[in-house]
Amino acid sequence: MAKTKKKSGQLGLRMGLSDERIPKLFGLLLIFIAIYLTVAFVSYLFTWKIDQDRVLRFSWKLLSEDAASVDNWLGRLGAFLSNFFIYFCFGLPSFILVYFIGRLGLNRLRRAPIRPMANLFVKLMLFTIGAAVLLSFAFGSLTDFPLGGGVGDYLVSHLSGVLGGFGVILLLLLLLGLYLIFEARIDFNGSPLQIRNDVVDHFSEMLRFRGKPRPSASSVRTAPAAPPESKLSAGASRPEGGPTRVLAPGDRSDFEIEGPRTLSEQGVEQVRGDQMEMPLESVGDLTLVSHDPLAVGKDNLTVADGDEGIDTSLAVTEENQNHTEPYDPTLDLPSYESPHLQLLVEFDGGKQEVDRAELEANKDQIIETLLNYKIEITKIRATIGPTVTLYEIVPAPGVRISKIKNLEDDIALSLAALGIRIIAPIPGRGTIGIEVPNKNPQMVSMREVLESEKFRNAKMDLPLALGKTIKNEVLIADLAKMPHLLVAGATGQGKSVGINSIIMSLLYKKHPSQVKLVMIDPKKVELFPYAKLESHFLAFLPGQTEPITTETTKVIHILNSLCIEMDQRYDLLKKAAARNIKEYNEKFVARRLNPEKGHKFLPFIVLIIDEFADLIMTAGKEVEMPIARLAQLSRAVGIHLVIATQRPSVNIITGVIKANFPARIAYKVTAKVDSRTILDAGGADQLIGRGDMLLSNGGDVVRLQGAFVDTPEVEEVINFIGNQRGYVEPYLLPEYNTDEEMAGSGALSYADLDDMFEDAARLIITQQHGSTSMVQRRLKLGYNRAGRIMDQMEQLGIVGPAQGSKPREVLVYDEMELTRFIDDLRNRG
Ligand SMILES: Nc1ncnc2c1ncn2[C@@H]1O[C@H](COP(=O)(O)OP(=O)(O)OP(=O)(O)O)[C@@H](O)[C@H]1O
Repeated sequence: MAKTKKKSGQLGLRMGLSDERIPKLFGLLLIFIAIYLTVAFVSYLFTWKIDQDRVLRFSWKLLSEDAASVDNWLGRLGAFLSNFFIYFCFGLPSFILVYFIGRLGLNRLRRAPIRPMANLFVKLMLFTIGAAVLLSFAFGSLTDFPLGGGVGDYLVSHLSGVLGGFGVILLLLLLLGLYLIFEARIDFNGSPLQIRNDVVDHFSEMLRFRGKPRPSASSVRTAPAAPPESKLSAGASRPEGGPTRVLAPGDRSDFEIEGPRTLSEQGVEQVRGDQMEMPLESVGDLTLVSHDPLAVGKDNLTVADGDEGIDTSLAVTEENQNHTEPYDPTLDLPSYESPHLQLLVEFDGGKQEVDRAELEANKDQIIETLLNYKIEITKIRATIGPTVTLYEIVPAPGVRISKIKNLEDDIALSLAALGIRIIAPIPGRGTIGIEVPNKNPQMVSMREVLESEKFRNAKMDLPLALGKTIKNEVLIADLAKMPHLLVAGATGQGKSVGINSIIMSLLYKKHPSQVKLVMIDPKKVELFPYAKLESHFLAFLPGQTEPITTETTKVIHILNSLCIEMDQRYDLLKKAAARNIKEYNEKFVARRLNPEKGHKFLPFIVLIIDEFADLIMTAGKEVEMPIARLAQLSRAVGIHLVIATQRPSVNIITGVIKANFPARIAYKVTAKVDSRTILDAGGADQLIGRGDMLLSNGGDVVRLQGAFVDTPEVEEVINFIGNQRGYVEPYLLPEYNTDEEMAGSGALSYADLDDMFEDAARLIITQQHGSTSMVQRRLKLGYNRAGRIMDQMEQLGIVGPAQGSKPREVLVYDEMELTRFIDDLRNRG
């Protein structure tokens, strides 16, 4: 019993000081007072003469004097209060104060910011006094009614004594002029009619309650009202010409809210947003295309240039006549089944609600803050994203965006919430964006982005489902076009989850024959579960026991091996007269390239380095240089890099790395300088963590909520793939031996080579015929010398081992490769 009592007390009556119902109660009380005073004042207009004697005689004792009856509709209190305000204080302008009390009541009821009310109070007080003086001065002598009240009469009698009657008029005009210049900021350049309209607009705006704007005289005349949809629509920019209404805190008319989720205004209003249009032109998969589109030759690539000895007829001549069907690389592993979505957890994120009161409060705070900096705005629109809401505002004409940009830090400080980011201007829009975190952020699950139509229909080479934009649009980026990705952010902000979501996207979309992953994980803990994919999706060095590379020396091997792979792929492309991997594979699929001549279907290779800071710290240039070389050149041959670090400092993300990674993802960082290091711009320091990120691609910055995939889900997917039959032979990268290893194993140096070595090698390669007798004959060498040269070629991997009477296999395809080979040897000394 006692328990029940306590419970009902908690639910119904107990209110702490921070209880949100207190301001509402206060608001209601003020509204009641305003209504009471209005009725009392109106009654005073009719009953003042009858009541005044009694009120003046009894003064405040009137309230307790039962015998004294009054005619005021609201009794003795009504008579007393109305006499006090109208007779003793401000006369008719007392109604202005009642208006203020009513508006304050509404403000409290809606729990809007209180500060603008103080501003309004000062203005209205000045007006009340000014109007009282004006009424007393102009009409005081015409009637007994206290038009300007005691204050008006007192000031007029004193002022006219000092300034004279005409002086009082001039003083009033001066005060009005000062107000119009400093507060209303009327532009006196316009026609008298326009000035009048602006003044009318200003005052009607100031006195307006929240709600639909009253059509002002000028707006009716100058422009037909725009349909609601056109207000700040996607392409809206700053209004041109015509008087514009500046918003004040509490205005709701020009506040558009857009979002896919159900909004609730404290249980009163339910709004469901429509499917959204794209907000920022820069958002979307297609615009993530690299700003540096591949142009062979432009990238200093030595391919597809007729002058360099390409036999363009080769592809035709080599047509494989035995097959009429196109080549299908997936048939190498025909039973392979892509992972299904049920392996991932289905989060029920769609039902989360955003409180409309939260939106209104943020909006009012923004308007108020900007007004404090004398920045007026005419429209505001909220777009609710998964974790943040974007308030897109249109500044009033004449407000320079640079001013807002300069005040960015101050404004962010005034708004004071964690994670405010200001985008001034939103590129291509002329509007300003202010992103404010939602109180209840919504998780974006990996499953929902992979399930999305956009991902399922994506026809990209390497589609990455990164997350959702502020518009709740799934963002799919093509790594092949980025063409490399740098991922950075402080520890614990979502980087590892992000890397997993990148890998998951590829595993869900691609067949093992189409993409190979080279994984480097110096921390040893992040990527190790993927080792299970070694005979499906991984590529590594021959003889490597662990398919995921963790040791720095091995990393150097892998990177250099990838450089060799890149060179070999360029050679293949060149032989096939293909400009890039796509063209090459198309030719191969169309069976226009002969596998017996070394041609093969080329899978994309994605190199993933989770934490390259340690590598750069320990190996420096040895790591940085091959990464830079790959990043510069590997795009055309389908090798792409994703490198991540939690140490976004300039000695890790060096100029060389940055120059070659136009696409970057920044998770939350602790300092603005880190954000600059990653993105060349601030902003990442304002993120809120947990997968909140900025994606920058050559200048465009898009804020995303990263897709979340948990470790158990990742393991499920890995097991699903890993338990299937894989390739008999994993995808092996070319061997790479460092100088020391070569020297240690007694490898040849350039000085050891026979003087005729180069000529002999060139001959063998141009003829693609590894015969010692041919070298002997054509170069006029003795048998022993020719044999020694042949052995040297074998040692260097130019020809295969002797095969009895048959010529040796030639392992180098063309002279260019040979030149590079010999140059390398010469450089090593
Ligand atoms: N996209 C996301 N959505 C929701 N929560 C996330 C998301 N990404 C990360 N988180 C939360 O943040 C935590 C840390 O993420 P994560 O491990 O990816 O950070 P990290 O930057 O890789 O940290 P470290 O550098 O220490 O490995 C996760 O355990 C998860 O709770």
